Amino acid sequence: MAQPAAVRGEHGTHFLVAAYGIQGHLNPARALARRLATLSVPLFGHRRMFPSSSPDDQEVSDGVIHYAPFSDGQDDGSWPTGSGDETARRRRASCDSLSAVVRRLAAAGRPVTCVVCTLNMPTVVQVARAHGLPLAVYWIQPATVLVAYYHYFHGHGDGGIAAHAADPAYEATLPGLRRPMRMGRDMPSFLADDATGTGDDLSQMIVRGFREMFEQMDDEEVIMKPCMVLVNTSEALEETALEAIRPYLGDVFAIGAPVVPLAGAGEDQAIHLFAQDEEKRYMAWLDAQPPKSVVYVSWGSLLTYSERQAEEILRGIRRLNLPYLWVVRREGRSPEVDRLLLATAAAVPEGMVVEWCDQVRVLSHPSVSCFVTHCGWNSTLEAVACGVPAVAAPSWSDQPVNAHLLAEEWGVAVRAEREADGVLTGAELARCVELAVGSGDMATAIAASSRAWKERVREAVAAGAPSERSLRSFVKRVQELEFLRSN
Ligand SMILES: O=c1ccn([C@@H]2O[C@H](COP(=O)(O)OP(=O)(O)O[C@H]3O[C@H](CO)[C@@H](O)[C@H](O)[C@H]3O)[C@@H](O)[C@H]2O)c(=O)[nH]1
Repeated sequence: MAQPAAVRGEHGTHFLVAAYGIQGHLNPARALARRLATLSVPLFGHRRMFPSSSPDDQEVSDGVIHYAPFSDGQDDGSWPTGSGDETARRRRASCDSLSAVVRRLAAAGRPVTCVVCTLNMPTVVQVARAHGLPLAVYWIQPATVLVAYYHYFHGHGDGGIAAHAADPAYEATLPGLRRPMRMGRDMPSFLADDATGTGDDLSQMIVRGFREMFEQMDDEEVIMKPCMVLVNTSEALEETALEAIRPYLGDVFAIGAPVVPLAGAGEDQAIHLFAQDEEKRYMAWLDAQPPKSVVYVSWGSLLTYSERQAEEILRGIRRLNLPYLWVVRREGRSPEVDRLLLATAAAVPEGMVVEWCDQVRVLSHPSVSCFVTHCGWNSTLEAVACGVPAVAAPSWSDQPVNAHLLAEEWGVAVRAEREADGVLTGAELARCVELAVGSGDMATAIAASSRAWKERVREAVAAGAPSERSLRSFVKRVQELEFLRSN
């Protein structure tokens, strides 16, 4: 399959893509930067990507992407949930450091002409403004989530969904949602957290970040109009939501499909922030399993497993009696979970636990039958692009929406219900895997939908397909803005 070519700016257009340094943000940002230009992530992420560039924190180039790190004032990577003074200090440090990157690139003969930033990076917005540069927000979650946040903060409809966000049974109907979505089950978890004031520090910090981002997007003094929004989705996947948000936001470019990394596409798309288990070991193990037999379990780069949750997953796996590959990161793993896994290696030997793997390669392997996922948006896109039926077990943030898309919109997953304390029980896990890939009618329907969506997503990544055209339109739009500014 022909791969989309790079669409870097011509005539001196140079994009600086700034992203938060965690895996779920880095993957889509890096895939975009491959096609555009320089990637700037906070130092803690840069150091994990390029340990050998420390301690000097040098800029790095891999021949395709130029990596120019900046300090966001929190170089240990801890979440910035501190006090007002602390936030102000971090912001100043972050603005100064990123401004220095912009000046350095100019001095090196590569002046930045447009800044792109992922979610909740208000200081990047300020830097773009200070340098008189146009800015595009790179929305790395689905368009449906963009619709939900936009109308939450702008008060759509009867009293606004904000008025109902505290009611888990409320069915939200918004422009672009093809069917009502239940507030407690299908909408971003931060809306209810915000409305009820029950969110923890991290959740509150993230909601504040979203609110500020939408305020910045509304404010001509902060972001030059038109405000451009790139969405990591494709028209094929979310046409209705994209259509419905355009009247509110203006220039919305659905560029997602080309940035879904596809194994075997001949491009090294992934940089892993976690030490991978020896790839040969788990790939050889997968090679030895029967076709479409392995249950792959992964909850992304942020969630950790409590001891009870780990026990329940093992209980479910035992009940299924299928080979399994389970990612349990070393970071954040408690000694109790460690002990449990050691004991399991003996008790349930037909599986493998890894600390981290190349997920796209795993999902592309013919022995994998089912993906038990937390529904991070990258994992969601990867499941669909690889045609692997899923068990959708969302936890927080955008994940309930992504689960709704997987199960109800695209019909490629079974939605798992967690208990009130957030635990996915073994019985529920096993029930859902059986429904998703067993011998019943539902599994047959899910298999057919998975094949069909895989085809659609692959068509969307082909050279000249709508997503690539959309990325080219974005570049053209930036060039028009440059032309207008310079004349
Ligand atoms: O062993 C592993 C496990 C994961 N991954 C990759 O890590 C990424 C994980 O991203 P995602 O699935 O989006 O999950 P999170 O890391 O949890 O991402 C955060 O960021 C996403 C983008 O904003 C949100 O959709 C999620 O809810 C949020 O938790 C994916 O590309 C996976 O392929 C691996 O390569 N190997």
